[in-house]
Amino acid sequence: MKLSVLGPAGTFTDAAAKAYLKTQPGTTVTLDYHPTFDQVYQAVCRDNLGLLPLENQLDGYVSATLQRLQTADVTEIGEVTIPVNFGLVANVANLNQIKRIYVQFKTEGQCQNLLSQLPSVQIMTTSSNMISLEKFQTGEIGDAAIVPQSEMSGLQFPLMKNHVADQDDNNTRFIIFKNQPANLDELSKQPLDTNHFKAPLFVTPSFNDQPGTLYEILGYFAKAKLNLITLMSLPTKTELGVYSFYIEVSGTRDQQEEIFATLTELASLYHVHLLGFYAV
Ligand SMILES: O=C(O)C(=O)C[C@]1(C(=O)O)C=C[C@@H](O)C=C1
Repeated sequence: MKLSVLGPAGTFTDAAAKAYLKTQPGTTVTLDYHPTFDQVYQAVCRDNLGLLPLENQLDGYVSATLQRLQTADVTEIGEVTIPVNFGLVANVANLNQIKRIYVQFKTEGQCQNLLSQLPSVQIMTTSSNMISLEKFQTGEIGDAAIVPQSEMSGLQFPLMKNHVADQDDNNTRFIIFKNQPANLDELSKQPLDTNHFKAPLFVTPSFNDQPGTLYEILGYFAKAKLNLITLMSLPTKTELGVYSFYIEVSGTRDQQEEIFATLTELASLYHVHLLGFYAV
């Protein structure tokens, strides 16, 4: 089986994949690296898996992942959270000699304190932290890059700063998914191998510009005593002002019947796009 992640090797998705695989002994998996989120996503075919970041403690949800999930025919089968930190490398001796800096698009929001010290430096946005490193290594004098902290010990450059994320306590949550639509009936019978589950889904009302729509949707979860851990609205892109709600429900094994009864009831009233039901 292949597990597609963001490459080259050394990205946080790579680290997250390795952490996830440790929890799955007995499965033989080859890591398959791609340079962009889109290519990771496209590479996931029927029997293979993909892993992408969903949420960062400092910079919030990864909209590049959420937007794909919104319309994707995938089933999330698990998640993994790992600590994330960064280092700065530059081929000049001082911060004030840096002219351009390579930064992955989600990393930028996690290193604001450092970047605010470089107001006139050109930010070169990349798709992966290891591509930032590659670009830097083949770049020009005056270049810098923000790279995974784990890479720093193997590097030697005139300017190196460790732990440049805005705070050391920083984590990113990743999802593992397969290319198959999540099936409500099948998942309702799926046994859980821990006592807790998560169920991510999108709910799209056919007409949401009226009082109380969201209140009504949330009411079904409240009535069933199901705990919501995420609630976000995302544009459906069909028309300006038409939104769908991204919801993550958590619960315990004894609530399995309750959650599927709730989802079935909701699906009779709204468009429900279930993304998975997995043990956490
Ligand atoms: O570029 C990487 O190293 C990644 O694995 C991607 C990614 C992300 O997009 O969220 C993963 C974790 C960090 O939050 C920063 C970057």
